[in-house]
Amino acid sequence: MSDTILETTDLTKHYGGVHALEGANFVLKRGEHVAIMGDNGAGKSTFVRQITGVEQRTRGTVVFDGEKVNFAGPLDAREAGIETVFQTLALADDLNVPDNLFLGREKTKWNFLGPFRMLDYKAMRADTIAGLEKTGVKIPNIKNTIANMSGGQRQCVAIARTATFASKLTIMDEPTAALGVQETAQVENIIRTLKEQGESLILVSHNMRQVFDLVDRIIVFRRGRMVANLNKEDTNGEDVVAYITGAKTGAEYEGAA
Ligand SMILES: Nc1ncnc2c1ncn2[C@@H]1O[C@H](COP(=O)(O)OP(=O)(O)OP(=O)(O)O)[C@@H](O)[C@H]1O
Repeated sequence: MSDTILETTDLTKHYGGVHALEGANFVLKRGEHVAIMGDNGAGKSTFVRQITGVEQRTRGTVVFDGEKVNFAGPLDAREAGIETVFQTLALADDLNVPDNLFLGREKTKWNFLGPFRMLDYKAMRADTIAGLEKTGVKIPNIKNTIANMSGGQRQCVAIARTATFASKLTIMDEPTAALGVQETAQVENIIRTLKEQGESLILVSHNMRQVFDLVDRIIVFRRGRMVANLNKEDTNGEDVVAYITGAKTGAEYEGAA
């Protein structure tokens, strides 16, 4: 088994004349936590959308867990083992926690009365509790609907999907942007737990403190291009900001223009 979980080569997305993502060569090792930083409009979310099958890329290749992939949609990516947590939560308000976690991939069992399958609520509840425990997420009652939960609790539920489905890669696109201080701390604790458990992670974030706290490596995007690939130990906040603003050009980085 290769120690690389994800590799993109020349990953590119144009929206008509807008070159949102241009020639991204990116490698993520198993168990590695990498941050993606960059100014508004730099191409961070576009990069994530090409990997998770939300959109179809203009060109380039994506190799995930040793196989070339071209996901038709986000559910395909989830089935392959990529869990994505967005800033705006993709949870259904009127469903409870297990129903949300298993939405679109419900567990079923044979009905003992006839030759058809029915939803296996018991198994889904048990898996949900195990997933929450594994990530250290505390939800008072998993039968409550999501509508009654705080933003932080909702985000924790979304992250717990990672553990419930034993995903191979978690991608978080600004997971704490809409959260308060305490809630942010709670989500950051879960991210630390994922690191201890050897989960691979891509974290899109504008928060410098958070990035230096949580990840091993920092990638900077600027105007659709990857302009820096920095080991946390070899860099600092000032340096990263210089790449974000373009004060440093990143010409020394092979993926850069
Ligand atoms: N569907 C779309 N159609 C046209 N242009 C788009 C579309 N999505 C993104 N863009 C453009 O692509 C560029 C990159 O956008 P993207 O959302 O990836 O940036 P970002 O780095 O994630 O920014 P932010 O930090 O604000 O979320 C921007 O110029 C944006 O306007």
